[in-house]
Amino acid sequence: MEPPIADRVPALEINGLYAAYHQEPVLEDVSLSLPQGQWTAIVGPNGGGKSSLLSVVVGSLPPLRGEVRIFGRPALAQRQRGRIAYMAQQERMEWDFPISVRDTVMTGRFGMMRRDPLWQRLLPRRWANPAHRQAVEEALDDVDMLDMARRPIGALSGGQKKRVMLARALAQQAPILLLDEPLAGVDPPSEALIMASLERQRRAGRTLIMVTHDLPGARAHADQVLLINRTVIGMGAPETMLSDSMLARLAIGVPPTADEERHVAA
Ligand SMILES: Nc1ncnc2c1ncn2[C@@H]1O[C@H](COP(=O)(O)OP(=O)(O)OP(=O)(O)O)[C@@H](O)[C@H]1O
Repeated sequence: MEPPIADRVPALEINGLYAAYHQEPVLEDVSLSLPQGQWTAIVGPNGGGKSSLLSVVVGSLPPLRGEVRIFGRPALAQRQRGRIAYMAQQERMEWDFPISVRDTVMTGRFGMMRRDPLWQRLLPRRWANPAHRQAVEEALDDVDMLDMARRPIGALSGGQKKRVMLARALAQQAPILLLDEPLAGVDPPSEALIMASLERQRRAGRTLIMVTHDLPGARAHADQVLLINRTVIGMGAPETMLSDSMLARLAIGVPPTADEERHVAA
């Protein structure tokens, strides 16, 4: 049995985080706290470290210093419990790999399959734990991709690939969804399907943490915006964080002083 999560514990908490690639700093003294059940948009310039921040949270970029807690507990244990699902940027994927849409989404369940008893893992697929198959079918349905489930992933359009990658994250049924630019390069019909799906996730009580360059979308959907340019420039309501003065601060990478912050909030 999973221990219950207290309502007030932040979904994600980061304290004094530093990270680098080959001694080149990418994140410096990042501290933040994101509440449960809310939609946070992460906004920042190209190369500002947004994807790297998500990489630290999912464990693919080890921090130099600092602490990451998920629902109040160390990140590693929470990742192993499947508390975080991740949709990576499209450019990081290998699209020529010969795999169907359905099997791609099934890979989202592999972490959970490892937790099945050994005898269940050895069963032929049609007798294996039906929860995995059901989660995959529901996720495909959620992004309207059931009809294309047997197609090879490489044969899809950019927008359809994004929907499959979202379905793979949804199939994990994790309480936190990390999404790296889920709308980049997406056609309007796929964008509408993705946003409708994300709204359903929020209504279901999931925590959404989404890197985006789409400022109108962040204003319309996010509960709060986190501004990142190597460090945290600001965090708060979309109308405050996406004001001209905060965006100017974001561009130069310098957080406002306490006085300026009071002025922006007023
Ligand atoms: N695997 C890597 N190895 C070396 N340097 C990297 C690696 N990944 C990212 N970087 C560098 O780290 C910096 C931050 O990159 P990151 O992708 O985190 O920024 P970002 O804010 O997500 O940018 P974008 O909006 O362009 O996606 C950039 O200078 C980038 O070149």
